[in-house]
Amino acid sequence: MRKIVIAGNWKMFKTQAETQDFLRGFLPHLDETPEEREVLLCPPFTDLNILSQSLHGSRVQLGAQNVHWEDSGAYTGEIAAQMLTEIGVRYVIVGHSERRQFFGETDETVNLRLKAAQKHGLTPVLCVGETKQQRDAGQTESLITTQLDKDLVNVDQDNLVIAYEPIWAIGTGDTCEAKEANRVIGLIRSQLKNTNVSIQYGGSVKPNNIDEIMAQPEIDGVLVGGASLEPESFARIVNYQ
Ligand SMILES: O=C(CO)COP(=O)(O)O
Repeated sequence: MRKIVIAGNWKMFKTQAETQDFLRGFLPHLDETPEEREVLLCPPFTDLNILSQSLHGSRVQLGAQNVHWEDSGAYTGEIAAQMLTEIGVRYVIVGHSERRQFFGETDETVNLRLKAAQKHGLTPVLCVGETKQQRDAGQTESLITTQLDKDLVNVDQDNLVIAYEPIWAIGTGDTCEAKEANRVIGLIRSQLKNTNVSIQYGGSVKPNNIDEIMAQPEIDGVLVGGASLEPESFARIVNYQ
């Protein structure tokens, strides 16, 4: 059985005080959430500790937005896996397009980060997806195949989540049609050794499109940016029909 994972990627949003406000509005809605759905929050590093304490005993899992491949060292601005696991982090986003685009992340460093996360028992959420230009040039399939080939070298597919995030759909309100997301996710699945990997869709997921997205047979969850910042809208997404 493939696990359903509904994740919020808070990116560079929310102070600790704002995080506590969010929880007050969000947590009561989880009473309605079916048991089998994994609910995951991936906040900035500075919110992880407070979330870890506040979520103790709740069903919400914690994820980070990055992890370095070394266990420790002179890597200013980076974070080590053990620093995350020590405070109860279970997942980590790796290879988000914003990291690839703005911070020089390559398929090679993505691969190193994936392996380091797994070595320490974290479940990586690997993000893949094409730009608008690549889509218009008919390169979606080849780009994704290349990303998967390079990123997944020696990566354990039994402890992995993948997120298909078409870059043109991120933060634009321009959601990929649910059927098209389903098609590309099917294609990703066909290239995996373990076809039971949970594969999410990400890119302008909102309360008004979540039901259609989650009705697609290949889609096992969502990675939500903007709409995960507001308790009511993320609750509606987590409690999709
Ligand atoms: O990048 C995303 C999640 O990782 C998607 O962001 P939006 O939901 O804001 O489009």
